[in-house]
Amino acid sequence: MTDKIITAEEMRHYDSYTINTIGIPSLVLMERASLAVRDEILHAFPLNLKKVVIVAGSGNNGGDGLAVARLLHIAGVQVTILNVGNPAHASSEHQTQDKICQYYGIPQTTDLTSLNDATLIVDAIFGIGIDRPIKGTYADAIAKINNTNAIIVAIDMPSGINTDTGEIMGTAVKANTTVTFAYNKIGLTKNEGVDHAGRIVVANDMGTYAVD
Ligand SMILES: NC(=O)C1=CN([C@@H]2O[C@H](COP(=O)(O)OP(=O)(O)OC[C@H]3O[C@@H](n4cnc5c(N)ncnc54)[C@H](O)[C@@H]3O)[C@@H](O)[C@H]2O)[C@@H](O)CC1
Ligand SMILES: [K+]
Repeated sequence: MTDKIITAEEMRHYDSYTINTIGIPSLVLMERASLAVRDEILHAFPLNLKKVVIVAGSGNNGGDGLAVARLLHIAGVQVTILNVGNPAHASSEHQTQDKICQYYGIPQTTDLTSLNDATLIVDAIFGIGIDRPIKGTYADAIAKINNTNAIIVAIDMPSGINTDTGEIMGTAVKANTTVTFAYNKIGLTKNEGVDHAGRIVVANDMGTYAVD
């Protein structure tokens, strides 16, 4: 257990070293991350699983979301994936997770009305990769997420919160719980990041190597 709190750049450096130098495949880290999110959802919110909607961007945060969708589906939970990202920009891990979800027959949509009767929403739009203000469909999705009565669980960061400063980048998801990976992030502990993160769970058994 560690109280270390890090930046997006440090996390990217640790992930890159773990994947490229040590050789733990990126998809293995993604599976570990997603298992931690699944466990938190099943243990903390067992009464809110009637309709779970995973809101996925097209990067690796969205890839985590798709893996969580699959893990919850296997656990018998009714899950819908709401894709808000640009498929043309999907990361390779995202594409792999998407193919798996299609084989499992998990419903996917781009229709924001799928959020209407959600009981629990998983925010997998942006994680530590956010680098500019949120606009357009992403902003519409976040407004709708924040206007539901559903429990909101954010993956790694509440989408829209700057990982290093905790400031809102245009707009941001206001989560009940944030499951963040390897180490806590500075942006979850400062400014608007504090109340947008809600309860912070640090999944610290990822195997990520903290290289200097
Ligand atoms: N193998 C890895 O590197 C791991 C990554 N993980 C997950 O991957 C996340 C990071 O993934 P990515 O680096 O793909 O980044 P994100 O998934 O956070 O963001 C995806 C992409 O969105 C674009 N973007 C940024 N701000 C935007 C905006 N305002 N509007 C539109 N597009 C915008 C950027 O090009 C960014 O790369 C982590 O937060 C974590 O959830 C975990 O699966 C653990 C392992
Ligand atoms: K997120």
